Amino acid sequence: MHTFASSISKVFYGTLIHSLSIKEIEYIRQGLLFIDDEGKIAKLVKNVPEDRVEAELEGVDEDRVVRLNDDQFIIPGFIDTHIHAPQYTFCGNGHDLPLLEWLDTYTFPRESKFADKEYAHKLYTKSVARSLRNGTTSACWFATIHLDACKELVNIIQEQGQRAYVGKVNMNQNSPDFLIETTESSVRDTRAFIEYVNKTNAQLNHKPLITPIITPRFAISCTSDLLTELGKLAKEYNLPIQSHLCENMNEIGFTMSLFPQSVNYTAVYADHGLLNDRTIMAHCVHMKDEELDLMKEKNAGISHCANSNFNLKSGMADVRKMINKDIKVGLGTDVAGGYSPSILEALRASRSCSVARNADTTLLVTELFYLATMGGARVMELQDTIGNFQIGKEFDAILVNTSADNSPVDVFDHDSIETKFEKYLFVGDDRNNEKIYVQGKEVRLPDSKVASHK
Ligand SMILES: O=c1[nH]c(=O)c2nc[nH]c2[nH]1
Repeated sequence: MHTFASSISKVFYGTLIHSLSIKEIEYIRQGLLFIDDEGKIAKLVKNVPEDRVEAELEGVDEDRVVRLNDDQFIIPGFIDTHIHAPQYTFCGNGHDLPLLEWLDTYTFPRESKFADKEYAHKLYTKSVARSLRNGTTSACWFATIHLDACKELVNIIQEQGQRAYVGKVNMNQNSPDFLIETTESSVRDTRAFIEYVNKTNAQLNHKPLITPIITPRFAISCTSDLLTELGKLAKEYNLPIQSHLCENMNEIGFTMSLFPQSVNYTAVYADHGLLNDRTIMAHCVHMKDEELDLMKEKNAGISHCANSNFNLKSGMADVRKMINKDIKVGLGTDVAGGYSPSILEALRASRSCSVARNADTTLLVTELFYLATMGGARVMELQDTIGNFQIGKEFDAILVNTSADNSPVDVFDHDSIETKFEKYLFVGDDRNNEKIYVQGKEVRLPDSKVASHK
């Protein structure tokens, strides 16, 4: 007989913390969270005393119940709205140069190695595992121009169980000979990549977690013809779009010299059918007011990548202004412009960035946590699927333990759940991420030795 209890795959009992809005974090104490066999949140009961738990469980097997202790809590998984999978290979290096020189000197030579599928398999296994281990349950990945390596990345993400947008990068101008395509091959391979992901998804016995995303690297590396074709592909397949925007002053100047018909850099994408409610633009550091207004008008999202913006000396984005204009904003690690694949580090850099910009309008913990979870979900247009623990959403989450082995966080008797949570945000790391769930399933990370590559 199909009963409520028989449809439940897991129940968590303990503290749950999530964002209700950008202004409010909800701390649910003694919560009972029921996950169904499709990985969705079926029921949430708050303030259940110990002696009521049995009655509330309604016959769910005890082996499906996870009971948290006072140092543990569950939060929604982090959403990394901008990360480059091949660049993890030089994460932590190369911060001496600004963007355009950094691309030529470090990034393009390393990305060219992904022409080799075997190399891609080994390296991508490591990139994805590191991202997941840091609690990123959803990521917007840039791959490279290479079709076979892009397919490998999809296979690895599928195997490891992350939710993801994956983009085959497009580059047909202003790129080195060893990392460039023609317009025709770029469009052909992008179409082949989309078809590959769609075919892979059709074979699954669960709701797919991976979506192809149209990924012109940035306007500098794509001709107007190619941008137009990519806009058409996004429309034909109804796909999200990601790129870079207004990261660095030299980049902006070069872009405007290439696209003089457009009124500004943001308009370059709009003029090619690439700016809509499924677009994610990384950086947006040097935006004119009219560009922010265009983002708002099109309901496009911004990936704020403060760590990268500090490292590459790009500048400091005005996130307060974006929030005031009600533009969708999430956080991006932007590995390897950013030196860390952890959204916790992105959150900390975002706070520092806001303090350095204007000490009177700094981002608050409530806002930072929202950006790392619900904000990211909105940027990906997945706000009805993930981002918090609303009934009916899919359960993507981190079980945090502030007293885990080797925890960088120290808790004391005076700590409340609120202070433990805040310590995790500012002091914690992946050692505190005891378990990670995507679509209700615990993610099993591969042995890092297996994934390593010399
Ligand atoms: O931070 C960045 N990383 C990149 O790889 C890139 N490509 C274009 N613009 C970029 N910015």
